[in-house]
Amino acid sequence: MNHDPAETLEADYVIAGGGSAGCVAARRLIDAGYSVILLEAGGDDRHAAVYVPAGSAKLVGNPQYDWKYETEPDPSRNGRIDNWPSGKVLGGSGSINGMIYLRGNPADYDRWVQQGATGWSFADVLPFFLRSERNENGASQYHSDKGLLGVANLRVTHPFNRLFIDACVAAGIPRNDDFNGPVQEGVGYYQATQWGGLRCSAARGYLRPIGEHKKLQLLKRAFVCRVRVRNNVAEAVEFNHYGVAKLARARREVLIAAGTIGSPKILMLSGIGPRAELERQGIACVNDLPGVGRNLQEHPGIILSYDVTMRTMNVEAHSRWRFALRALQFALLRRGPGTSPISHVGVFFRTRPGLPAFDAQIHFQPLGYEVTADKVLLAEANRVSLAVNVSRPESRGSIRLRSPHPQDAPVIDHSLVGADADVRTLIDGARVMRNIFSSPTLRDRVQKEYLPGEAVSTDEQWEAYVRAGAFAMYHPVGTCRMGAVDDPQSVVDPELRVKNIRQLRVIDAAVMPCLPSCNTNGVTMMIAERASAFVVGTK
Ligand SMILES: Cc1cc2nc3c(=O)[nH]c(=O)nc-3n(C[C@H](O)[C@H](O)[C@H](O)COP(=O)(O)OP(=O)(O)OC[C@H]3O[C@@H](n4cnc5c(N)ncnc54)[C@H](O)[C@@H]3O)c2cc1C
Repeated sequence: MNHDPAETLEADYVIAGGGSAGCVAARRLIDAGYSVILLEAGGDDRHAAVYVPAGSAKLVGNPQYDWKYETEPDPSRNGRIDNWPSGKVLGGSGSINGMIYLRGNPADYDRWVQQGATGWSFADVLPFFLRSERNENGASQYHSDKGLLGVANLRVTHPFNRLFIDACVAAGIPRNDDFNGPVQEGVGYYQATQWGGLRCSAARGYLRPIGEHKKLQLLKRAFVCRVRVRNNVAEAVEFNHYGVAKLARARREVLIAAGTIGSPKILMLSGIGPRAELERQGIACVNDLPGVGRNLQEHPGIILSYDVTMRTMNVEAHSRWRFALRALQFALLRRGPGTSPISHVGVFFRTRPGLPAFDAQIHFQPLGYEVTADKVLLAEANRVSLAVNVSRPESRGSIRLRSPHPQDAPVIDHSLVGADADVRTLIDGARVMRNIFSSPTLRDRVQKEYLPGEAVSTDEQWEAYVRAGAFAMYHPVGTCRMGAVDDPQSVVDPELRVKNIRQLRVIDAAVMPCLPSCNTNGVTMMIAERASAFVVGTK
């Protein structure tokens, strides 16, 4: 397509996607003295729903902030079709996410190295976690207080949190006051990507402080269609801005940061991907890379919930005067339920004795839901909930093009619990939690198990519950995976350069070879910190 020269922009670097990774890279390249064009399909992030942590309930499923990707029917879950949320707003998924801050443990990064990500051991990546982190608990061997990503302790408490922690400890799970310290296993409070009681996304932490910088051309509502590649060099990005076709030329490099679903789609639309698939869509293949869109991974989870004898946060939210009091507390002190991230207490635990390492994670919340066929509402009853999820799932899926038209959403094909091992881990993990809820510390506080309910007890019944109710924890990764250049399934090399193409990198969650055993925002921002260092040559 020919573009009107009046609609052509130019900068040293063009970044496609202004999410967690894109905002980090834009700031770091500007700090290094380069000019940057940042293209984001979503709109502005400066809304209370984004920055008031409790507002996140209004973001997921809201097309103003969420791409609302729809999956194909999942054969491993009775043909279920899901909506996968993904941030469509400056700050990306980091502007709509649950704010839990984690980074995994050395074994996660050993697995990356084993899969060809040379130079990505924990010792290699820790400095980049530290470069990003501004932890309110101060600096140490494992933490920094000088970065741009605010990381803070919870400003909300609930007595059931403490009881749940005590019950886990009584069951033999070690107490852990810092999941991002020397050991990840155990039970304790999460820290949140917040600062001053407000969400700290990459947009707020990295871009807001530099305001309208002369080196930054930030275009919102700029929908990237493809990368223009000539003679194996990425020259420019074609995008649509309020209905006008425009071009952004990169003097040095194009960086793709459209996320695990968006980045492989942009590569394929640019002719980079599995040849047969591109040709089926009538797209000329400029670089046959079979791994593009493959290796999709997600953390599968199931919910357990219990009706309890103490007032829980969902019931408080239904009371008008209590709600008003809490709103005042938030307005005056930036404390209380208004600052609540999605979960308060985490557990990293072994679902069976004899396992060499923990294999499951818990997100515990002192509030509960009413789940109907088409809605999830805050329950009227006093209820607590926990999601059990597999830490290192074996199930794999893929992203493919639906059509050659950029505006069409991609095909997301994932058997979320396709691997028997993942089903086993969910069942065993749920049984461990059920035992904890019937232990002496908690049993007097619990009225009944609401989900799945006592009727579920045999292996077959648990498996049926998993297949009917398992959901994605919103941590998709792996669709442009990094690895050795001679590995036919790798898409980018360990410096995140797209194979066989010059001046083109992918720098977001899509490059992870496999899921770390944790939530993925902090890890993605570490990757973008590292990518920026590769780009400016300081490594
Ligand atoms: C609901 C939810 C809850 C989560 N909770 C947590 C949590 O508590 N803790 C945690 O660690 N992780 C969490 N995650 C995951 C975490 O937020 C993501 O792993 C991380 O944000 C991924 O960063 P990214 O840069 O790869 O993608 P994103 O942050 O999604 O950024 C991609 C950006 O590219 C833009 N884009 C896509 N396509 C185009 C296009 N064609 N043109 C222009 N722009 C485009 C998008 O609009 C978006 O802004 C959650 C995710 C979700 C969705």
